[in-house]
Amino acid sequence: MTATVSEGPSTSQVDAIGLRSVSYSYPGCDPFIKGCNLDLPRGSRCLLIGANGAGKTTLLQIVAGKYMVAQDSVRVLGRSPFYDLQLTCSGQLSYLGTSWRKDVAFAGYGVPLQGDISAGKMIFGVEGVDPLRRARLVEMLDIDLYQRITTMSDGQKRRVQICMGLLKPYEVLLLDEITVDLDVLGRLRLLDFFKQESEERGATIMYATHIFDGLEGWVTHLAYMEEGRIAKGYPITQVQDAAAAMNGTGKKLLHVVEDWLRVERETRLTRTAAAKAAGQTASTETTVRPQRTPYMPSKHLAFFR
Ligand SMILES: Nc1ncnc2c1ncn2[C@@H]1O[C@H](COP(=O)(O)OP(=O)(O)OP(=O)(O)O)[C@@H](O)[C@H]1O
Repeated sequence: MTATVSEGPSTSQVDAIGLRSVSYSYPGCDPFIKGCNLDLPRGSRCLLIGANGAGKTTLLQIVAGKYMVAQDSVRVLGRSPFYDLQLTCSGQLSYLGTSWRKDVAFAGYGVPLQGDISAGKMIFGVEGVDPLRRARLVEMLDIDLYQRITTMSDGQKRRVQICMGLLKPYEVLLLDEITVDLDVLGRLRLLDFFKQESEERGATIMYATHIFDGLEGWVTHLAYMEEGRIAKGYPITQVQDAAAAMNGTGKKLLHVVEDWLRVERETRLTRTAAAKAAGQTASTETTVRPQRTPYMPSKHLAFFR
């Protein structure tokens, strides 16, 4: 299913993210990501949703260039993220996930990740950063530059991780539920910042989350994943119930997605029960049970002879 069909692509007009029949198998496993299609224009803010295990993290990591897939199947700014390392090294493509050590290292910033250093030392260790942007991020995320990382709470560490990931003005940002540790105000301020970035600079955001607070009015596109596939992928205006949620005339987005998850779960349970029943019928019809030989201890054998 395709979210938006690009019209007359030229180098400058090329979509921010283009997925074409993306498939991926973890080593030694059957294909898990199957035939995913999605087009996200520049400046879009796409919510990636689905049940636990649906494949959101895997898909985001594929788009981030962490897994090898067919070269033409994933395009970010018209380039292939796995093969074109410059995309991430330049900061044009940024990925923020749950593992802060890996993400900061992956961004190639070369700042020390171990030892008892302060937030300021980490943040100011990144070279080639616009000082105004850095100051804005530190202020927006309420970071105490003098506090040592080892003394920080999970949420405070998360703020430093987010700051590091946003220092360079990305063009495409992939977020894998990074707001879980943030307090309500911190999360809303961050969402506002992302919205501003996409409206002012045309930055594109793909955000996997299970938390829907504050997303009405924020989302421009939805991608709903089901067992490794993008089952629904549209501009929000094309999803009637979701669009109503966005303009406040219908159910809240949370309840729209809750309905989808409920239907998916019921369908899966029905399918599993049917497969189980079919399996049982097949096994009773086709299995020829071997005749049992009655147990006969050897000392009694003589009695029967
Ligand atoms: N390294 C791995 N090797 C094999 N299978 C994996 C690996 N990592 C994830 N999986 C499997 O891939 C499937 C999708 O996992 P993924 O983390 O992408 O789901 P998700 O939608 O992000 O889930 P959640 O909402 O719980 O974070 C799961 O069934 C998971 O067990």
